[in-house]
Amino acid sequence: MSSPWSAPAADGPVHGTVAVPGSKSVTNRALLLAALATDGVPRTVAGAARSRDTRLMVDGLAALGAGTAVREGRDGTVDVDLVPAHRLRAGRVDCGLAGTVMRFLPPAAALADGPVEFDGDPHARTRPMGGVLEGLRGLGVALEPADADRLPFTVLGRGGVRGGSVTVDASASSQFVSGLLLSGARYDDGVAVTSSTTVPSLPHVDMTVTMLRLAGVTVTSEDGPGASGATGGARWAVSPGPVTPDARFVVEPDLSGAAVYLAAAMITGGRVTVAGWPERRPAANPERHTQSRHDLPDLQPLAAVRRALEAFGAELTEGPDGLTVQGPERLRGVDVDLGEIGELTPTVTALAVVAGLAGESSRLRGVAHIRGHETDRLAALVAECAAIGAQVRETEDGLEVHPASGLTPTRPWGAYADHRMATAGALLGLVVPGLEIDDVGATSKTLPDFAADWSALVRGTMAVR
Ligand SMILES: O=C(O)C1=C[C@@H](OP(=O)(O)O)[C@@H](O)[C@H](O)C1
Ligand SMILES: C=C(OP(=O)(O)O)C(=O)O
Repeated sequence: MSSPWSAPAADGPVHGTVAVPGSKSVTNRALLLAALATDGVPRTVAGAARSRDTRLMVDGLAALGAGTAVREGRDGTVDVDLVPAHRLRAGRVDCGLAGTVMRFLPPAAALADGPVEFDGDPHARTRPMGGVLEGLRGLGVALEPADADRLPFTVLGRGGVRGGSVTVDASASSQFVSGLLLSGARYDDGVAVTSSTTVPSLPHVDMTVTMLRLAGVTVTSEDGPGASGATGGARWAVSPGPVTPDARFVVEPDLSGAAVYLAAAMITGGRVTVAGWPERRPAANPERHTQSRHDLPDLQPLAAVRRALEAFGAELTEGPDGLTVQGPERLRGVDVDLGEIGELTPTVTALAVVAGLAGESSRLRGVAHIRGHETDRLAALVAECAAIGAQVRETEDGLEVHPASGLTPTRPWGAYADHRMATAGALLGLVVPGLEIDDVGATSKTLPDFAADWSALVRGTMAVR
């Protein structure tokens, strides 16, 4: 843990342009698909975040037999060169605290020639894994212990997977579905996954489907009986066949990281632009794929993020300079369902707490599952907000934020090893002078340069790299 970090307070509206590293979700899917490519041709994933979650995925893929080399890229990002693993090998994977590693690599490890051991950080051992492990057992994969439902466990690879149809409870994480789909084209019969329950973060499953299609894989999806497949019964099927992602895949900036910088403008009535949006979206070669990139939906859930931020009164625009937000004079209270974008809850809570200073109440719904994120985020947000005098109450599926007359730090804001708790503390530090974050180093999970970039933006000395 790093020593406490003094979050800079804003002495006026925050204005500036920032460069945000590549999306960890897009990066880690692109890395895995490159490693699973069936033609043996090397690939490059460019613009990846130089972050802990990227590193853990690269190291995990190397442990499974992929060739990997990491080079400095543009704007503080890295470019990763990968040589696909034709045969995956036995080994050991450290998942750290990365959901994408602990949920995406066991289905790949099932293809290995021998046992692959998985473990991670102490808190990773409490994160839900049931859906993905249940799914693997249903596809004929043996695990040790046989009834494993948490880290640590071993996947007993046998050089191939039969595959087929499984029904999983993915109420705790959309990553259970994504993980099973991502390796499915390499299973003998492919894979079909039906969800028995509501799946949170559905745009992340859409991201999986889109990226598989960009890699030449045939995927079908059917909504469940409820609206937009959000209730149980949704089904995704991946056909067995070649995996052939483009030779060079360029990762777009991380939208959830970007949202923190946009929120700085919203809290202070300023204006912030996230550069490189959307120009750095992946360019597919339309001749190789049945659909061109431009016929496919956004990889990241911009529409849902836009709705959440605009509910506070902000104005978002996309232009040649990037993604820009103009903060309102005063934040409105909101009543928002964050089920599609649960990872934004700490950021949205910070915004709601600031709206509370202007007498506004807010309700954040649809995020019961974030109790299983890097930490129990609902409990952590309630505890840390209480310590500065904010009125935040936990509900069954989210938070209520009530008006508060003033905020004062009584102790350092706790990050709980969670990047998004740390950035939520930095946001509140804009209006709570003297607020310290106990472990700003937690931001290295996705935003390795956060402390320096944030200070430069708030102090008005930010230069786009
Ligand atoms: O697939 C992914 O890349 C992610 C899916 C979501 O997970 P949950 O469905 O567990 O919320 C999201 O919150 C996480 O940050 C990244
Ligand atoms: C939930 C998150 O991450 P993970 O991929 O580890 O689940 C997150 O980044 O907010």
